[in-house]
Amino acid sequence: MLKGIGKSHGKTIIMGEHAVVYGYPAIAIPLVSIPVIVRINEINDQKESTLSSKYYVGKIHQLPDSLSGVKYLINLLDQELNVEHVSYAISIDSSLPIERGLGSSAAIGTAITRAFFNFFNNPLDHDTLVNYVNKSETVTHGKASGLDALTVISNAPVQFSKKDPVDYFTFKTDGFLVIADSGVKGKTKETVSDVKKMYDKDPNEIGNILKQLGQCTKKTSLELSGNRLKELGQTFSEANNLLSRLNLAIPKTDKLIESANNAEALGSKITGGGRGGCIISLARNLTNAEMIQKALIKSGAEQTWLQPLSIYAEESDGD
Ligand SMILES: C[C@@](O)(CCO)CC(=O)[O-]
Repeated sequence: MLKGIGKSHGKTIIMGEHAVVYGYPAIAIPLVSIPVIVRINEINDQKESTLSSKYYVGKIHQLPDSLSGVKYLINLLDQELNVEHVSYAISIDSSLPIERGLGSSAAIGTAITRAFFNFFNNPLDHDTLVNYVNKSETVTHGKASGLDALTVISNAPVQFSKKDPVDYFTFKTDGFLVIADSGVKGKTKETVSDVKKMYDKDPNEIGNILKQLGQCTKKTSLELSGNRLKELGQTFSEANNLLSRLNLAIPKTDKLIESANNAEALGSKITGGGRGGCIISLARNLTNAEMIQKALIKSGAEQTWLQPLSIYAEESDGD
């Protein structure tokens, strides 16, 4: 009986979301502490292939529209790899909340692709993997920049722009990120499309905001390399103001940001698609991070995570 396994993890965009869609740079870090594991087991070939996950249990051909990217990806991988038409049961084990800007769809796509190649005993190179994940991301989110796919595949922070080669870079800082889930689903497809509408209506004003977000990424890169956390916190706040001007804030994320900043965060911002989803706060050290975490929970965060900024020291692109 064939068996396959594939793993991945979440991501958080530190700087440059939305601007990255317009060619500006963005920086994202992998959330290796929030894993996604996909297992595939061969089943009796008289039976239809199935999928079980937190959000759906049943036949693959009946997967709901909310999982259209997953359905598309499984069908594509099946067509290309399953020459002997074996039946299988796929199980998805993920601690990542969906539609919260933490890369859940890209992480699930990555783990599924890896599990299929493992199941059929085929080698999988990095570019092929990225290609599959981006195809399923396009079905889920519309035209994506590709940043999410690259970060959930990587073990190192990623600096990405459509124009330049991907930069997997490392830095040494004492800082921590506190990530808080607002509990409100963010719809990346919708927010990306709304920003586009705003841009088409007023290319000067919106183009200028996107440009400033790109400049925030450049500053972030230097501040991370120089361990200049106080300045980095200010850049977080500056980016949050710019993202709010793109209509990506909601009262709940504003409330979380305010309570984190009152608990001595160096700065806080929306992360990912926005209008719901998660916020990130920059903390000086672990003690400060724990203080911020408590304040966020008190203000109604559905879930929180702590992440040292420099955990991925020497590793690079891990496929
Ligand atoms: C909003 C966005 O910049 C990040 C979504 O996680 C969209 C993208 O990069 O495709």
